Amino acid sequence: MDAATPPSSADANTATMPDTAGATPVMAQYLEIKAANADSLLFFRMGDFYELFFDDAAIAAQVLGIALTKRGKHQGQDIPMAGVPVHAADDYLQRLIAAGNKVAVCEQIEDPAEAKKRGSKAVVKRDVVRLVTPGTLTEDTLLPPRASNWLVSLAPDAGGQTIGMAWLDLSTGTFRLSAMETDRIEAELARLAPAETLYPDTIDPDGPLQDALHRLGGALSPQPGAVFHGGQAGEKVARAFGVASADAFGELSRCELRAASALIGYVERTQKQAFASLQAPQRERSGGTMAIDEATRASLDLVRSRSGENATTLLSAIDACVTSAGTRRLADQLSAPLTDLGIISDRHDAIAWLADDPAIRADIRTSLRGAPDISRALSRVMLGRAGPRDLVAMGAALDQAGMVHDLLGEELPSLAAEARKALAERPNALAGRLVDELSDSPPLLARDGGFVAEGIDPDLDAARSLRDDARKVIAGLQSTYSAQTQAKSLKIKHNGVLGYFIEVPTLQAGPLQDQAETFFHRQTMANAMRFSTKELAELEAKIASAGARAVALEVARFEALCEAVKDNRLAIQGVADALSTLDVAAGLAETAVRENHVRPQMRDDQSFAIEAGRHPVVEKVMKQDGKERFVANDCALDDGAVHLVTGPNMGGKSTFLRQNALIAVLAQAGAFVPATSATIGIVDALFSRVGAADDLARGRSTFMVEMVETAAILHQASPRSLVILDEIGRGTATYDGLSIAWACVEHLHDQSQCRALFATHYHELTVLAERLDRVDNRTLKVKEWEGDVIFLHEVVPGAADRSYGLQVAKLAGLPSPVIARARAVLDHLETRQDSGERASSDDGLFEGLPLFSAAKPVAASTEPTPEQIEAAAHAKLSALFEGHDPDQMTPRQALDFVYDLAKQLKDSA
Ligand SMILES: Nc1ncnc2c1ncn2[C@@H]1O[C@H](COP(=O)(O)OP(=O)(O)OP(=O)(O)O)[C@@H](O)[C@H]1O
Repeated sequence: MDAATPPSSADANTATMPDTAGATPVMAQYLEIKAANADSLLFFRMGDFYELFFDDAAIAAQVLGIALTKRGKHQGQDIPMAGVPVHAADDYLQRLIAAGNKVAVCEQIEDPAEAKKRGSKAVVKRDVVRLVTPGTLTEDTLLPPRASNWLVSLAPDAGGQTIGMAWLDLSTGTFRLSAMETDRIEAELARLAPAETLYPDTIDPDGPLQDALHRLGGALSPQPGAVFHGGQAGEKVARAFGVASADAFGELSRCELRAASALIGYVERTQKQAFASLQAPQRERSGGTMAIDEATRASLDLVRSRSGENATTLLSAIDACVTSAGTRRLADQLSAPLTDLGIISDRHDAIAWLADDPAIRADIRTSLRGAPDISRALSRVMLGRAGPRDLVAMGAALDQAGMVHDLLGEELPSLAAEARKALAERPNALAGRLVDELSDSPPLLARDGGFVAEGIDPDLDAARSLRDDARKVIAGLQSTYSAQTQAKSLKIKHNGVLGYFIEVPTLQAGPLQDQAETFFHRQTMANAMRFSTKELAELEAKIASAGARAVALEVARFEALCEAVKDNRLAIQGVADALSTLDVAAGLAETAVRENHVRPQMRDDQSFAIEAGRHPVVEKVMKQDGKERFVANDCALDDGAVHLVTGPNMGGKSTFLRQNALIAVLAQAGAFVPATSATIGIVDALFSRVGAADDLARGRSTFMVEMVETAAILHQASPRSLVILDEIGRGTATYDGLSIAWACVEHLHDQSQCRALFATHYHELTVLAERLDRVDNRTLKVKEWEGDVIFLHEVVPGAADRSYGLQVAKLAGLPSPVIARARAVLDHLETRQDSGERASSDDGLFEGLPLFSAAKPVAASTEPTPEQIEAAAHAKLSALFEGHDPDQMTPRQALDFVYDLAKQLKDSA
């Protein structure tokens, strides 16, 4: 590979491996292991380094910015090599994974001394101990602390109608399952933003699934189709979770089982051990969450923002959690607002309780602050990847859990009562052992020793004092030998090669050389000589064996503690869940009090009545910037009302639209909402199209994207949905856009019958309010003052008569001659429109202006009345839709139809 080509594991995937003929024994071993892990970069352990060779070296050098060197030759060619030190490997791993690579970590699995026994040329045994992939990370250093890291597995059924989906966060053990119609998969993937997705390599490369996968990002790991076969899937899932039958988890469909079984197999393969999930799979009911498609998510910036700026997401505006696990749970809740009134109301009850009781809220938050992330520590224990710090953290967290438990009284809302129960069941004996047996500042790795507290194990204490006494004796020997030889600068030192040795400057070495029966020579340096003695060697052996014994005893104790943790995993996971539940509830209560959020009244109908609603993100940003106050606005969309929102540019239309969508999301995610009162009938699906961008990668213009998204909304919205549409049709010629917007409003009103907000600059649309009984007009108030416009940001009944575009352009800093000229053109156009006068070629000032010329044909006849526009639009649309029944179309046909529509529009423009 050319080192200049962009690095990725896909390149490694396709790299042709050199054959092993003529390779050195180590290189032959490397090539064999690499061939078995062709799709991963191979971290090949050599002493204190992981080395990468051939193409892998070039990729690593480019991604990590490390030196690309050479090491020997293979078949007459230099072997490219790059290396990373073992102690800093995590950092390098993280960067390689973030660049979309997988890494196979290959360790020396025997002591080099053992290998030597087989002959001087014998190669140390090595094997891959773990495959590190984006979806299977467990190290805190490699993971974002405040976001889940999903590994998703997709199993489409044979007919392509349904997809089974299983998803796992290996770092916490959360495992979920669902089956859904294929056209919902995109929304689900957008919700999870998977770190890695597994799917059969047999799926149609030009099909919609492949398309969605490529667009949504995250690592893609196609697997052989056989991995998803259903034959043994049920048994595999049952075995992995230690139950007799997978039915224990509910009636799972075949494709759910296939997805789960492929996911379990992948974890086993990458982790090189049997699957060990912490939590039984939870089945998510299809329709149990508010459907939010990818475009809606992108426009609302729920937990990720389009700009990548996390400060402007809904999550960051309301998150007051004090633990990372709490923030992760809150992010998951906001990503998947619920549709079940009971669960939503349980969440609201918990917030109400904590909002009303500042003392308990403060106490819980203080107790939780800084609580270690036990879910992730527990997961590392389960995967055999924990260190002493994980156990110490777990001990501390279980201790804190006790404190939190004691804060909770008897009279509790149901979520808090469940949390209290889980905390009461914390493994107290284990917590005591972890706190008592381990020291406070342990090393990262168990093999480094020094983490078991004193007084716990007499054998360990004895081994340690033997080791330490011998060290003291050695320290004493230095003065004895110095006196004995008159060598004032004599020192006893230690290094990895010689062990303990005596060092004297060459000029003082004479007496030691004279006493050769005591001081035997070991090494001559430039200015010094090194010696040893029998006594020193004996003490060293004593230290080594006592030290090794001490470490062995510590490691055994560590392993015993890990086993005890595993035995208590369900109780510990219960504690972790309880703590994060309380953190979320207390955090949301804190936000509710601080930011004046109220409990929404949830209904099983089509209500939507918000009084004095606010946009949580815009409000927060305005507060931070010390700007004027956010103006609260009502919104009443009960029973499928459609509000047409007109008003000036910059008036606050988009903000008003979005804030109502966000209020619905917050309410159903189980949070309080920024308003003085809110009554909301459960929203089954939220559609928002606010601001579009081109999708050049898919060859779609802004207008095309807008039409595709609008088509999806018109097809899918039900009477229980909430639809937010901003300036539909603006991206094309005025009359085409107006006609489309007009027909869309009619469709929403007549067919979808959903609650909808529709912002537009086509003021002509507002006459629809007279014809359609559930359509109403709202406008954003402005004041004009000395030719300038002042935005009041107040939503009031009525329609705007103009857009104040020139005033906004002036505010934006368009050069004054341009503004002056635009004003002249506008006045001229308006005068002509008002008087019904036809533009003439002798109109010197405006002749030749494309804008004006384009307006001529329209101005040629008298301005059409709204009724005429409506009739024309209706006729045009009827002709276009003839023979196309939206209810009978597949999504593909609908898409083709929209393309066709766009082409016709373009051709006729
Ligand atoms: N309710 C409000 N209270 C205070 N300021 C607001 C309010 N709504 C909007 N704003 C401010 O006005 C700015 C413009 O708002 P917004 O983008 O919603 O206007 P718009 O009517 O959609 O404009 P355009 O038609 O040009 O797209 C916001 O960035 C915000 O700073």
